[in-house]
Amino acid sequence: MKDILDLDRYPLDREASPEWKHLVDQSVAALEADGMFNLEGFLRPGVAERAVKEVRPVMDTRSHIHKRMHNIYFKPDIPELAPDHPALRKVETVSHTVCADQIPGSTVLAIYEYEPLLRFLAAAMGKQQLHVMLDPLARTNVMGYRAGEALNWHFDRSEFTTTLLLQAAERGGDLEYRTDLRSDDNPNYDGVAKLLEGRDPEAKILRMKAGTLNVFRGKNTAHRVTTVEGERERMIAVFSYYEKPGVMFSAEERLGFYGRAA
Ligand SMILES: O=C(O)CCC(=O)C(=O)O
Ligand SMILES: [Fe+2]
Repeated sequence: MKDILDLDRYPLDREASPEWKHLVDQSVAALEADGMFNLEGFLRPGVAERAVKEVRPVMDTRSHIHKRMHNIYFKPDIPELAPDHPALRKVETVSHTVCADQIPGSTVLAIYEYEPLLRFLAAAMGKQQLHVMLDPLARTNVMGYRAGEALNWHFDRSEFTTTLLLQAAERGGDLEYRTDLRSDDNPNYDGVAKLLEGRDPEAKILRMKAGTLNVFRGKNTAHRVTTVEGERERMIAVFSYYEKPGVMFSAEERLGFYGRAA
């Protein structure tokens, strides 16, 4: 793994050493302050390109095209809101998904399963332990966004999301986010409406470099990936970790996300 990850800069393999603890402390502080942390240069030079090369043939020929209109909640309705409430305004998402079962033996999956990464993420998130997902399709997805494509405004269903950017778009394809737009006690529907109408001055844009690991708390922080422009596809690996071992999607969930159950 030392040829894949920059373990000199990010000493995941030296658990409980002072350097390791320092990295955990920094990550915890960034999560506290910004709701995210970024490990830029997590991949050694050339590794992102190699990972893209491995995924490219599948992405080009067998990825699942996901295209749909949705609201920021990914829900058909919100009982306390009238159907025409501006917080329920629909937005369009278009992307290409490669599932874990399509890239066996890949660099991306080796990183996903790297035990010291799981232990570091657990420490940064304040969890006893994290586990990889058992679901053969969902455990890791590589998402592709081509010119005109975007992941639109949403709140995540999971507490946090771990991504690894493999290839950045020429322009666009940036993570735009509005920190703590809602809280567990306050849905702030008017604030949501304002954001969707493009009238929230607190929305920020993060331009990531290929090879960056991003850990993001997106449950109450609204976010989107802006529309990609230019010839280069944005490619990003999305890693799913859970506190419980053995997590699987239902067949319906797999059908909904990937167009196939197995
Ligand atoms: O692609 C990204 O940078 C963000 C992904 C994301 O928001 C998600 O998977 O929920
Ligand atoms: Fe998200």
